[in-house]
Amino acid sequence: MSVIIQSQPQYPPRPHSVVWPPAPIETHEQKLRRLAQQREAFRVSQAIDRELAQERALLANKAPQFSLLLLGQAESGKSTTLKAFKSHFTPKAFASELDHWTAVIMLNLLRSVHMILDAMARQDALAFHGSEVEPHLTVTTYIRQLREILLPLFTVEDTLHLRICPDNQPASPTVPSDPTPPGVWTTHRSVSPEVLVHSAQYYKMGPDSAHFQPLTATMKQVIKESHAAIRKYALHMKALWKNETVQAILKAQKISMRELSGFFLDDIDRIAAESYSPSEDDVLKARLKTHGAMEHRITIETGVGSRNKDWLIIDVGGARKQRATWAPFFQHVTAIIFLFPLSTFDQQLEEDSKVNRMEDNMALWREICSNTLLTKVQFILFLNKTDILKAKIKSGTQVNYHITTYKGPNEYQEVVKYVRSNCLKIYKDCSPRGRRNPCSVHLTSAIDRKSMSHVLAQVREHIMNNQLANTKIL
Ligand SMILES: Nc1nc2c(ncn2[C@@H]2O[C@H](COP(=O)(O)OP(=O)(O)OP(=O)(O)O)[C@@H](O)[C@H]2O)c(=O)[nH]1
Ligand SMILES: [Mg+2]
Repeated sequence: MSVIIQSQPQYPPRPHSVVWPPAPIETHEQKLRRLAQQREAFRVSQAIDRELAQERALLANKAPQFSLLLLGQAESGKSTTLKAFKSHFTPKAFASELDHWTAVIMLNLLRSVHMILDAMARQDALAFHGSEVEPHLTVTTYIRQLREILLPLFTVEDTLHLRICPDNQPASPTVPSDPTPPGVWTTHRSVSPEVLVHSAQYYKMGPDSAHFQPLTATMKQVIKESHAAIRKYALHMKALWKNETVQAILKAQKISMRELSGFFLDDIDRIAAESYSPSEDDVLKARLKTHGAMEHRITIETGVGSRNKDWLIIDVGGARKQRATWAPFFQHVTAIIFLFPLSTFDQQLEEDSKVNRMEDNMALWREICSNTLLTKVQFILFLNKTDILKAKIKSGTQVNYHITTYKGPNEYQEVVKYVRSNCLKIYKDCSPRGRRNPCSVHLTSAIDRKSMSHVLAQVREHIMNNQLANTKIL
């Protein structure tokens, strides 16, 4: 009589179960062998099940008590907030990460140099194509010479770029695509692409994902060679950055280098020093665009007691195409920190130059506030980049020129009040029925470690207390 394996209750129907149908005509020996194989398969299957159950129990024990999702548009400061969180709550682990940022910081610096040279090329092209250029905005022979000297840095930029983000194209083509008119520089491209990191690159994945992968020998070598090049050209980079004509041309082209992400042009001497090692402030300023979602499990080193120490922080990419990766986390997080960069009122989205970044922030905030999956989640709003907003207002940029609905005076406090009240109104009007948690608002400058320590300590207290209160209500 044939044995139908599926009918035996001790064999659960799992995809990886080994199921042998009986041979059509079976001798007695074949039957004994088959039954022996089935017993062995069953034993192996049970052992695997036991192992899986143990792993699950282990993970359940390790499951973080709190999970925090960082949301906001690209360059709003999510990854910087994560770094500030690590700097405050896991200082030892964070200190061990600093050297991993050397390559990114060097690349950020080279990108800024490249942007300046691109701006000079555009200026030169203006004159070549017959536009009237004022004498103080004319590219000088000295700037041209500096550019010739600095050309090898493009190759260093490409090498670093490919090392940090191997999936990406080189930062600049080796051969210019257009024939260059005599007297006009080649523009390698209008703006060198941003440093982008895929979630699985650079960081470890898996349960212990809070820290960086160790640097490989090749990466160490690339860092060493790039640093040697930066040392070699430091004086020329500085001369370019400090040049009066360069400054005037940048101003005329409305490029404010200091307000751009990853600005290190004022730190060339320090970065070029032989003993350079990134400081915590350097790391907070470094720009590495996030791609995808990255879970960081963090065990808080500071404070007393062993409870409430395990946190899961999820950092996501904020560009429009990245936002589809957010939703899978909505049902499982304790709290959301939404980063709203206040300085964006005069900027357009990189993804869509027709959209004002402040308007995109508001629309995104409305969308997140009204999401029913987030009814029970705590909302924390960081009105970020306060330092840049202050600087812009001080330099005379008119907020109401860009945000026509703003009718107040061009003063920092008033602008903050306007954005804050709009955000809270949206939170109130768009919240799904059943939301009880109020939204807490903080004014932040995510690169300022001192003020961030204060804010993040408050945020941690707030999340824990709220969680406790919610548990009691339930
Ligand atoms: N001056 C200033 N710079 C900030 C502030 N917050 C963030 N930055 C800088 O802005 C840049 C972008 O910040 P990120 O944290 O990388 O932005 P993000 O939201 O993670 O961006 P994506 O990964 O593209 O979604 C970095 O160079 C930061 O150092 C701030 O409050 N003030
Ligand atoms: Mg990021």
